[in-house]
Amino acid sequence: TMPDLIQQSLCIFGTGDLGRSLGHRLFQSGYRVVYGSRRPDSCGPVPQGAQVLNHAEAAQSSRIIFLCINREHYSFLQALAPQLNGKVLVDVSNNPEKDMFPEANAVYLQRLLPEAYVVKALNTLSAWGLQNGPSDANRQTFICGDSAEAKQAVSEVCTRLGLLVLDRGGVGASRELEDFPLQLFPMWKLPMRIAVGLSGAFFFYLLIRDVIYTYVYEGKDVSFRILVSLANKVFPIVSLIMLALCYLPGVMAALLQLHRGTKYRRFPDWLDRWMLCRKQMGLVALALASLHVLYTLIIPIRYYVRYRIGALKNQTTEFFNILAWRTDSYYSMGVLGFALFILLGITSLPSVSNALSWREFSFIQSKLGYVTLFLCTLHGYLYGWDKFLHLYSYKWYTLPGYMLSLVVPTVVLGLKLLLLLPCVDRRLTRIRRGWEHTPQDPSVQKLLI
Ligand SMILES: NC(=O)C1=CN([C@@H]2O[C@H](COP(=O)(O)OP(=O)(O)OC[C@H]3O[C@@H](n4cnc5c(N)ncnc54)[C@H](OP(=O)(O)O)[C@@H]3O)[C@@H](O)[C@H]2O)C=CC1
Ligand SMILES: [Cu+2]
Repeated sequence: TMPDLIQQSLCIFGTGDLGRSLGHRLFQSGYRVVYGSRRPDSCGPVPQGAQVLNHAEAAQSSRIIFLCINREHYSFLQALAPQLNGKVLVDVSNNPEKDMFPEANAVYLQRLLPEAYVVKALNTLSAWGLQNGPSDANRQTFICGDSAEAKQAVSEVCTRLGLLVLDRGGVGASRELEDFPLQLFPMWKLPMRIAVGLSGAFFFYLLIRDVIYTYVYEGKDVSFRILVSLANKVFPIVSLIMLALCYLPGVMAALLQLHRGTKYRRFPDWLDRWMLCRKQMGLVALALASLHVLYTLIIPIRYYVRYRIGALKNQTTEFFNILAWRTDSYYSMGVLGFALFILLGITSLPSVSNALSWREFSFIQSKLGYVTLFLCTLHGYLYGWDKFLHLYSYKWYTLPGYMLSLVVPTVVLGLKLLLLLPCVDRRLTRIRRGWEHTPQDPSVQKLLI
């Protein structure tokens, strides 16, 4: 029943942005809020019904005290030690930059007040989010601290606020928690860098081959091709390479396990990091593939293309059956590949993947993923058809872009085929179920003991 809850009061130090929003939410959740402030009589507006006292008095009102104060000012708390000993101090602070201070804020606070129970929580929320009700990113909070009982008390309050509490362990984890809000799309960094790097490299490569070469040898200015023709080469090339890069780490991990003969050993860090951003890598590749589709759809309305069609109007040309087959086959592979690619993208969205069982998810992401890669690679090969036989393909002895884009996907598909060989597959299954390992390996023995 409610009465005991209404009686429970919580204390907040600091009447700034976060202090006010937090107090507002606590009040809405049925708590009595008492603020501790340097200037209890002249502080800014606080939620109605809240009391504002000086720090020492306010501290008496509650066992839990939320410190909505910047870390730089924590030192004044030392003088309040007699009032704060034995209290649960909730550190919500963040720093504007990484590694500004030698120790984490919560660790520093615990050092200032060794007799208090420091709990790190709520720092990944924003004052704005607290005030405006929960959105997805504001629905969970990480929490850490050395006292299980203090953490429990803070967790109860957080749960009442409608937050999902994720325990991260002792106060030593606070550095990690304080770094969270400073991250900007951490998982997207590597894929975006790869996309930008590859796009830039292929753009200049194709600029030299298509535009500069034509200018040097034929004296013709075809620089207008940069905007559509060149873009419609760069995007599919980078997209196909990145799609293959989604599946390369998985294949490499399997090969590594086969080579080591055990799964009880960590992968190198770079492989771990690569595996963790596969989803983002795939979504960037999907975005580029979509651009390729759009650029292809506008081809018929381009002035240059209409001009060429008009110029050919009065010539009667022969119908080549083989050419019809060639174009239709690579278009159809492209359409099917793109459709599956979209399916992969949709099932990687959290709301969709949460509705799938692990088995369904891995079926789509792995089996259908390889089919997608296969279709898109085939699309590339069919686009080339027999062009590799013609000398004009190799301007200045350089390969056309699409040929370069086929290297990584071909390697990945080849290695995957190798892994599908029954004998290899059987051995990998045994290793992954933990039935097989090399006992003389010291790191395995350590794990088994
Ligand atoms: N704003 C946000 O969205 C979030 C903030 N945080 C963290 O919460 C803490 C507070 O942030 P925020 O509310 O935005 O900051 P504000 O600057 O708005 O408020 C800080 C409050 O601290 C008190 N204060 C200021 N100087 C001193 C001092 N020398 N000695 C004692 N108390 C002082 C003041 O309260 P008074 O005048 O009543 O004494 C002041 O209102 C920070 O550590 C921040 O990292 C964490 C997550 C989100
Ligand atoms: Cu294509």
